[in-house]
Amino acid sequence: MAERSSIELERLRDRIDEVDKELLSLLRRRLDLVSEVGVIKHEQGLPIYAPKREAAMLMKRRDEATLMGVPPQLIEDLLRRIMRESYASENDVGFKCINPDVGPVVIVGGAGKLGTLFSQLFRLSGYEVRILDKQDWPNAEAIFSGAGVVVVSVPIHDTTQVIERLPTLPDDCVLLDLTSIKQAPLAAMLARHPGPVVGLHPMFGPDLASLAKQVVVVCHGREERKYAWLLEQIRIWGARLHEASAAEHDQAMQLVQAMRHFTAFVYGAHLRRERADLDQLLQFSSPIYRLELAMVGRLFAQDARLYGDIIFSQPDTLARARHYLERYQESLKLLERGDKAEFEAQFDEIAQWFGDFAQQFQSESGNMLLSANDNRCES
Ligand SMILES: O=C(O)C(=O)C[C@]1(C(=O)O)C=C[C@@H](O)C=C1
Repeated sequence: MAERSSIELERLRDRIDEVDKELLSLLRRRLDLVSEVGVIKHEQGLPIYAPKREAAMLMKRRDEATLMGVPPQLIEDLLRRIMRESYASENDVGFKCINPDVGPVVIVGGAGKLGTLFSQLFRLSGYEVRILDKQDWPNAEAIFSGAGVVVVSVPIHDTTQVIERLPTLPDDCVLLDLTSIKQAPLAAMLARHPGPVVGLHPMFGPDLASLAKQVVVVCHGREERKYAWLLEQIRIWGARLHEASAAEHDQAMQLVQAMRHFTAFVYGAHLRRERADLDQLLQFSSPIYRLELAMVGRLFAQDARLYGDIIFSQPDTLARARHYLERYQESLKLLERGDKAEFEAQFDEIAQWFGDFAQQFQSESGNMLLSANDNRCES
């Protein structure tokens, strides 16, 4: 009996292998079709990311899946993952050049990670790109001559100084920066260059295969119509533009970036002080705890100076961190008093304040947790 079942099992596994191989050929066919789409998009200057097409396609596939007895979320998950490859493959084809007559694009700090990503995107779109890194200042005049765009992509603490050091640029040259704070760099650029100026903050790290679905914050400076083409170019790269004033941006960033990174820093410091055995914690961890450890731990895989800059360059971060400490201390008092009833009452109030977002976050994180679990494997 045992022998019969193991033979049966092997046969079934062989058939599963066949189905998986068919999936592979289907994926190959789909990737080829997507490459052809990429060529047309390149010619016509269409954005890589087509949200309406994606939404319509996913809805149809979900309905079809339901009729076929396939869980609709399964096909949606698969297609979303597959489309991530589409973005990367359409990137490789290159992009339509929206402003072929503009002069060279000079990237100050172009040898850094973000500078490299942007220089690739400009080159893939047919622009002449010149890089100016620390050692190139003696040749600055030649490098900036005739520049159509100057992109400042240097560490936050150097940004203002570098902007002040720029030579006189051609009148119509677009000056922009990619720093994660916006007020000070924007003011410095407006003071340095009388022509078109815009502040951008790409809300992503530099290790991306594509800008599809990523957000770029745009803080307008001066003469928007002269850099409208550039914003269109960034849309073609797949990014979503979010306009905000520099002050609005910096305020939001205190909560989104500075406080989050600072909190992660403190949590990391606490784990270290408690001599937490990370290996053991991972053995015990549920997907959510693993994800939390990953979000904290990934901070320490990166550059201390970058995060130091983000946290220390915003004067209000100190006040925000103090407020956070007050909340922590208030909550600690509940613990000291053993006041579980008050904890629950406050919990309900906070839940009410989150409103529908609480549900939305629960379902979004549910998907993330499931995929965190999928990626787990026995070591
Ligand atoms: O249909 C398109 O426009 C594509 O680029 C193809 C595709 C896909 O892989 O199906 C990829 C990216 C778009 O956001 C939408 C769909």
